[in-house]
Amino acid sequence: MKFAGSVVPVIDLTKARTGSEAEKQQVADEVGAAARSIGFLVVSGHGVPQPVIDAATEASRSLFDLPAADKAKYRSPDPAIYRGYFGIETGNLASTIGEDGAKPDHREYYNVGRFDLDPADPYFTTPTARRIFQENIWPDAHVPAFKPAIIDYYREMAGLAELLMELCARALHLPADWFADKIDKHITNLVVSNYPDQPEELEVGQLRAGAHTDYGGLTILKTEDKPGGLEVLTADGRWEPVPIVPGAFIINLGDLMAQWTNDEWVSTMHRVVNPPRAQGVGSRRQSLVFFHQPNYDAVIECIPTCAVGQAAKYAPTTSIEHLDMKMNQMNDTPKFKETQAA
Ligand SMILES: O=C(O)CCC(=O)C(=O)O
Ligand SMILES: [Fe+2]
Repeated sequence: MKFAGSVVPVIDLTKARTGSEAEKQQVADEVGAAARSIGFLVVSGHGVPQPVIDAATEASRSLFDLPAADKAKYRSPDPAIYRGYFGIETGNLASTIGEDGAKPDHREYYNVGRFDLDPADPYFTTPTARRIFQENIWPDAHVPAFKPAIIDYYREMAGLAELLMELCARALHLPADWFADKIDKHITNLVVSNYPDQPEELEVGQLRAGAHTDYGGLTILKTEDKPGGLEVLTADGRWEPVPIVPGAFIINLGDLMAQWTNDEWVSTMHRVVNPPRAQGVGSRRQSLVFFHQPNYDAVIECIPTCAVGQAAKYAPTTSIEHLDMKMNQMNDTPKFKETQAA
């Protein structure tokens, strides 16, 4: 199904969860077609309970409603620790695609990583693991509902990501569990973002979120229909809005999926634009973004069923190597350095 004239299809996952093998393959083929053409899809019938989505949305809103001085209490104590609150303009997404002179993003966000590690598993105690799996920072003193709501939401997203990765495997004519051992110890960040009202015009060239591709396997996004929203860059160079379907999630592929498939699938450029000037007030918009990122040591190299008879376009990398490179570019802003030094 297409959403009235949109380049992004809406795909019902009900049969992928409960159907026969043939029905699962049918849904997988729809996912594959979207992955190949635009790298974005909207999924309904995903099985995530609406109360879990609502609770995470409301707790996040309460968090961003706090006075700036309270939010600052939940900043990370160390620039190398990607946890907790990051203020307006601390990130610069456009610089992750090498755009020189790009302006920092007009948004604030809060990052949560995994919380359910098995201390008996040596994977979680290597030096790399210790760097990645930092303790989360929870705003319990101000928004006690945040931690339980976000943990529930994170768990639901991890389950949905597994289903989507299984569909990706089927779409690529691989065994359904082909990705399983590459994502079973994933290093996903859940980033809750708030794009405030814009009573004043921003600087020329500054956006809510600059153009970029996502860094991981795939992203699951829950956002709101507000003036100034998400746009994707089509293959012929047009920026198109992504439809907001109530209760559905937006999925987009990240760089690792493009590298795995030798660019048969696209990690599509996208951005969040500013509201039209007359609608700057009342345009506040909030997103919950689950950046599904494979196990840190997952090797990302061309999948055997892709690029048959062609040379591989990318040198092999690992999940963490690619993520580290992008995060360093993202945080290369004066405000990031200033607040982290404070
Ligand atoms: O808020 C959105 O709609 C998308 C944000 C985004 O692309 C990102 O955080 O990577
Ligand atoms: Fe993104």
